[in-house]
Amino acid sequence: MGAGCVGGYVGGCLRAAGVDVHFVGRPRMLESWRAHGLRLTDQDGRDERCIPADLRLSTSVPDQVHPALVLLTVKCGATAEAARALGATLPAGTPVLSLQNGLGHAETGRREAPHLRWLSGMVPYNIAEVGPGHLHRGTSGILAAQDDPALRPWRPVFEAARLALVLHTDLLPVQWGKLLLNLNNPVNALSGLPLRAELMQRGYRQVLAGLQREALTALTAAGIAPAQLAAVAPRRLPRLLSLPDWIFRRLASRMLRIDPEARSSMADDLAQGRPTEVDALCGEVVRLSRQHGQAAPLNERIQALVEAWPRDPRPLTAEALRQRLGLR
Ligand SMILES: NC(=O)C1=CN([C@@H]2O[C@H](COP(=O)(O)OP(=O)(O)OC[C@H]3O[C@@H](n4cnc5c(N)ncnc54)[C@H](OP(=O)(O)O)[C@@H]3O)[C@@H](O)[C@H]2O)C=CC1
Ligand SMILES: CC(C)(CO)C(=O)C(=O)O
Repeated sequence: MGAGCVGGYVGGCLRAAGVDVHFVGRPRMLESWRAHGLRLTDQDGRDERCIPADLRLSTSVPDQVHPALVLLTVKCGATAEAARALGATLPAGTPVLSLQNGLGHAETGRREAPHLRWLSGMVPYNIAEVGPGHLHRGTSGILAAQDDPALRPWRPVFEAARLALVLHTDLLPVQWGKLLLNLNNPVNALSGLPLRAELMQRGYRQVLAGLQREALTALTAAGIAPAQLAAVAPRRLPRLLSLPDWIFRRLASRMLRIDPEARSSMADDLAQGRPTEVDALCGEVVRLSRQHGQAAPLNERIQALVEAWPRDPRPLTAEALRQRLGLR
């Protein structure tokens, strides 16, 4: 549900492994896949294709299909609408696994369609459409989801599609661990640069470190220990990011194993004037901070900057971004 980068990649890998997958998405995307099929590649040599005749593509939730599992892969702002569309069509108890960034999507879904079984998941890697119907995974990591009897039978199916899936008793620390990394999304989007080029510049990394410090302070106050998803423990990330470029490059080689063209999922949204997910990322830090009587001014300011960003402006250099955020 939400046939885009994540939905097309995860759904496409499952389809290529023989799973019966229905993609629900917008006409623009589906027409391209109908013409070109799907090509799925990754950093580790995957190169698979689904020919157009192999793809079931719909612009609305098909009412004759009773899926054993739904993957929810719309952007955060579209969750409620997608949940209502699923709720209007699917039988009670259908498991819906959110593979979105941010927190609270399962709760939103439950509010809109309480008869479905809402579950939370996490996609650690970057997926981009690098050509018509060509979806590429440009970083690495392992899919995660909350442990639930509805998901256990799917683990071997995902494994067979070379999509390792780990189930966690408590996914919240994993979601926060991911959110800490996603605080780079607005920085990346405002930089106008691919992820790797942006992370090679200390000025941008210092902004990210500042955003993460605020989040870590709020997490400590909330008693949440974020899971480690990068090469170093979450609490050591800001210091690592703040190091001079030459040391960072040496120490963070694993973190920098990013395809040169990969960009954050927010980059296109910002560039094309679409709503971004900044409220689901920085806004979440601001809300957690406030709940614990603290402030998160950098997260507030970058959220305001992204939300007021005009279409097609010049990207910000690291120095300009630091200035706009009041960092000297
Ligand atoms: N791309 C990435 O590298 C990663 C993304 N994520 C997260 O995964 C989620 C999905 O991201 P991504 O795949 O990049 O997003 P995309 O924008 O590529 O895909 C989402 C698609 O869903 C469509 N859509 C929205 N509402 C509906 C609806 N009601 N019915 C059918 N289709 C709908 C959108 O169309 P339209 O735009 O017209 O609304 C869009 O084509 C986000 O939360 C993102 O943060 C997580 C990890 C990595
Ligand atoms: C994988 C990562 C952290 C960066 O690309 C991401 O989640 C995104 O782009 O939204």
